[in-house]
Amino acid sequence: MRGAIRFDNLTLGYDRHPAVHHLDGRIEAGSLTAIVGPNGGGKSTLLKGIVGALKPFSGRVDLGGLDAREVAYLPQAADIDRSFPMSVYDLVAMGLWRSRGMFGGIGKKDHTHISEAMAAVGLEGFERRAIGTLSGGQMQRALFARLLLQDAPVILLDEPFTAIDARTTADLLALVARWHQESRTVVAVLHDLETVKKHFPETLLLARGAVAWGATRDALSPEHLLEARRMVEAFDPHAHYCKAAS
Ligand SMILES: Nc1ncnc2c1ncn2[C@@H]1O[C@H](COP(=O)(O)OP(=O)(O)OP(=O)(O)O)[C@@H](O)[C@H]1O
Repeated sequence: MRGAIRFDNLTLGYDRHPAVHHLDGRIEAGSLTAIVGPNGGGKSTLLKGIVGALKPFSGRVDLGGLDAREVAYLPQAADIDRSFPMSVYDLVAMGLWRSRGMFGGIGKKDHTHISEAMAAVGLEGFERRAIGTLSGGQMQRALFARLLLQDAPVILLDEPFTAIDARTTADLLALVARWHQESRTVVAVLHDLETVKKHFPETLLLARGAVAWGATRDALSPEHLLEARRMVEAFDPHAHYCKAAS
């Protein structure tokens, strides 16, 4: 089904050191899934594998025929260069890139859509501001406006609410809920388990491998959380490529 993501024996990593190990499973189309787990557990790595920014050491990610460009991806705030001289309007307008092409003109209808997206995230009046002058929360709002315009069937968010205040988090969670109602597949890396329990029906608990995956209340049982911590602590980051049997 359009929007499903399947992992077949997927191993991802860097410089021959695996960060995600032999992952099998499927994120259902239209589902709302949190990825949680200890630091270094491979959560960001998995998102990079889904968007194709990292090629698997082995196994594969199956997007069911979906083009990687149809996957919208919000990296961690730390990975976004805000020193680039660009207005908030232009940042948001980049969301049209997939439908308009790199040098496609922006028509009257597009201007309306851009204004609507900025209004949806509460950024009216910020159009001409340079992105470097935005607060962390305002920048995250602008990036969500860009995601709105991307209109993608699959949306991946890497720690979207880290260092974001309660009001902004609530506003952005409302957009996540809207995407879910629109039957898009939404996957978010999160650390706040209360947010996960309240807003995300499915959870993948990842500690290099899947510790648990399914209904959130089951996946986040105390036993599973303890097991996740143990798995990461026991891992030798200097081990040779994949000691585990394939
Ligand atoms: N560019 C890189 N080069 C080498 N190793 C990397 C790189 N990026 C991540 N790693 C390593 O891969 C492992 C998994 O990192 P990853 O960022 O996926 O974890 P995470 O679960 O997202 O962690 P956190 O919760 O701290 O953000 C870590 O051991 C990390 O040091």
